[in-house]
Amino acid sequence: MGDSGPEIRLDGVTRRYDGVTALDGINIRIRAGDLHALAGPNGSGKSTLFALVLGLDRPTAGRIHRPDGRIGCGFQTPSVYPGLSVDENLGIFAAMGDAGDEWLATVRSALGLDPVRDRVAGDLSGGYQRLLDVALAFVRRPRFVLLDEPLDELDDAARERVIGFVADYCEGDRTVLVSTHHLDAFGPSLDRLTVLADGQVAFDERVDERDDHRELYRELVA
Ligand SMILES: Nc1ncnc2c1ncn2[C@@H]1O[C@H](COP(=O)(O)OP(=O)(O)OP(=O)(O)O)[C@@H](O)[C@H]1O
Repeated sequence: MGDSGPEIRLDGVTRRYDGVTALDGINIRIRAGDLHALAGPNGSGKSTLFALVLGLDRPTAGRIHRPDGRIGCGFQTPSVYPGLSVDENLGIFAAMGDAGDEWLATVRSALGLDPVRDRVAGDLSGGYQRLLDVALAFVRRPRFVLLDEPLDELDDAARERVIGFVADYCEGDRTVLVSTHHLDAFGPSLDRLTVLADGQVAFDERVDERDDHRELYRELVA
């Protein structure tokens, strides 16, 4: 772990729970500079894969190679410090890295959090809590970011802000793996799409804006 170049690599990764094989011999690479979507029906293994990549869980078999350095993450259920303000949340996470105040302000503004910067996080609407959770994933400017359903609870304008921000972030060598049921929303910006079905890789290829991701997905998991 932490022993490979700038990519995350899963080699033959299996995760079994009692009686359930959540992931079954997965081989995928998450390459530097890609906006990489992970899709699949409910229960196909996406969250399990995230937990393994983040080191929150261990595979039953296989290996996960992570690059050196921190991996940012946004969770399926937003996890913020509810008693602290938006700025205090951002400041605490920023202080764990060295990306600086200017970058913090860029993230806050790009994600539309300026109007609520002094509000207590626990009092925010679901959408703003989601935006804050996404901001916390980026505020240290990590090389790799994993986002689990970042568009949930967001209105159309906020969705566009998140998608635009994530797409810009991936210009250069920054990398985002996003688990989402909203392939059509991310579609034009995607570099790679991996689809899981029943814990196995059903599709794993480079894509571009010409591809109809939703149609492709429908064919795969129909
Ligand atoms: N802690 C656990 N104990 C037992 N089974 C689990 C556990 N976590 C996940 N599973 C099972 O593993 C399989 C994959 O679950 P996972 O949550 O990774 O899917 P998912 O693709 O993220 O689903 P969703 O889109 O609904 O979030 C499911 O059958 C699930 O019930």
